[in-house]
Amino acid sequence: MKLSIIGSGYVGTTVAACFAKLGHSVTNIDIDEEIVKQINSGTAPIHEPGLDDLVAEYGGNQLRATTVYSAIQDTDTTFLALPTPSREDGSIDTSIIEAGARSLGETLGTKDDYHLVVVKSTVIPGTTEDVLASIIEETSGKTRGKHFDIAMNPEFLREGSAVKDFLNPDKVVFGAETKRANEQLTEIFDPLVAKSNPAVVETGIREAEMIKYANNTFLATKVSLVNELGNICKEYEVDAYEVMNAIGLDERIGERFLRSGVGWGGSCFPKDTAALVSAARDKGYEPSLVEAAIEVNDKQPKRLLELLESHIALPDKRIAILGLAFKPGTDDIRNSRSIPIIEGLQNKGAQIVAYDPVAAENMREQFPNIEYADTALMALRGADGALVVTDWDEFSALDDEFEQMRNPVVVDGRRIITHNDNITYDGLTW
Ligand SMILES: NC(=O)C1=CN([C@@H]2O[C@H](COP(=O)(O)OP(=O)(O)OC[C@H]3O[C@@H](n4cnc5c(N)ncnc54)[C@H](O)[C@@H]3O)[C@@H](O)[C@H]2O)C=CC1
Ligand SMILES: O=C(O)[C@H]1O[C@H](OP(=O)(O)OP(=O)(O)OC[C@H]2O[C@@H](n3ccc(=O)[nH]c3=O)[C@H](O)[C@@H]2O)[C@H](O)[C@@H](O)[C@@H]1O
Repeated sequence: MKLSIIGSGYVGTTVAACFAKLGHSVTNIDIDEEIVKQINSGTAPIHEPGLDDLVAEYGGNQLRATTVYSAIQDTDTTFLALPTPSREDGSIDTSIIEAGARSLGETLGTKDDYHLVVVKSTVIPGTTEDVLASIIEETSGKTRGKHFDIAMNPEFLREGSAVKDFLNPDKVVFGAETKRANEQLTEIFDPLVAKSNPAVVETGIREAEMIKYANNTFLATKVSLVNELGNICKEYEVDAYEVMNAIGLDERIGERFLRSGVGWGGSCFPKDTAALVSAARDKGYEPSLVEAAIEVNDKQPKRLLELLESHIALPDKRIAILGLAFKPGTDDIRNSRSIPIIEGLQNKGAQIVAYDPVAAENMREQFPNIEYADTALMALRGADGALVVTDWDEFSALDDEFEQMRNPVVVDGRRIITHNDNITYDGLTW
């Protein structure tokens, strides 16, 4: 089928490249000319394992990119994969996706045949129908349910494994209000369903919107609970990882997402939990458990710094930060736990030398004045303390390198460092 995808970021590019691999003809629409150029020349605009290969294979042919919205007219379905960030008060900011819907509506106004619009972005229940569909009707002059349909298809991929996740999902969710929309979505996803056999959830638009928030909030709260349990374990000198491995054997709990540490970051858990809290309060409901999950998460970086301070006084000390990305496998630093850690160290007067295998350039834009090392060893050499913030595999292989520190104090926020008699090791979990 002929698909267009508005927004060519982490989701839009991944989904587009995977749909191209699945046999569809795909056009990415993005306002960023650099991204468009990269895709057309066969280069992925973001770091994501496997994405480079797909864009190299399909970019410029079955996968094209453009800044021109009218390219949508030559497609049957448009996915909206635009950002839905947080406002200052945590509530969802729909201005970017509203702008995208407006441009989409304007171009659909002169399209002759039926079109399906699919919201891929994460949006609070009611946004697709009450906000986006209305904008498209107004700007196109067309009637929803007749000339076009709107559907909601939340995305569950994780950064760092986005291609693999998209091509092998546990479930796909179709939130649709007409048979035609549901059938078209089914046809688009047919090659994926045939290949990886996920559960197919056919539901209403509001339910689809809420499934996404429930999914993310459940996982974020699970990690916060694990962090709280890990903190209590540490007080009692109990090995939290042994405890979690054991409780994970209970199928009702499940073995995944039980890694305690410095907390969750990224572009979605923080913003989606905040948006859900705000949306619940709008309706007069106080979501105290979700608020507590956020509070526990906010405290973990502070706990890491306190641990470091229990070993050394920070003013003027050279502190190595290992890991800047919010998780391994990505160059994304949005809401990374490394950000409050950098700020906390700066406030205490420490000198920072940071290393990350792929995210340093992104962090440099936000913190141009800290030192960036080219390797973990270079960051550690001469340092008075080290903090492990991201669980990159290469950090768990570090050993003698710590001995190059001036004062080998290592505080592990991810429980990945192998203990070594020559270093003073401490960690968030015992
Ligand atoms: N990042 C992730 O892992 C996941 C994100 N989501 C959701 O997907 C949505 C998109 O997120 P990301 O891909 O992370 O965003 P992103 O920030 O990586 O990419 C958004 C892209 O949209 C482009 N853009 C902005 N305004 C535009 C406009 N008017 N027209 C065309 N392009 C425009 C930007 O240039 C950028 O390339 C969000 O709602 C997010 O919550 C859902 C699942 C996973
Ligand atoms: O909506 C989204 O954007 C996505 O958000 C998360 O994916 P992502 O943020 O890319 O990465 P995760 O693997 O979920 O990790 C999120 C954060 O939790 C932390 N985490 C995760 C698991 C764990 O056991 N412990 C832990 O601290 C990670 O370090 C990371 O900072 C969800 O897992 C995806 O299903 C969802 O599509």
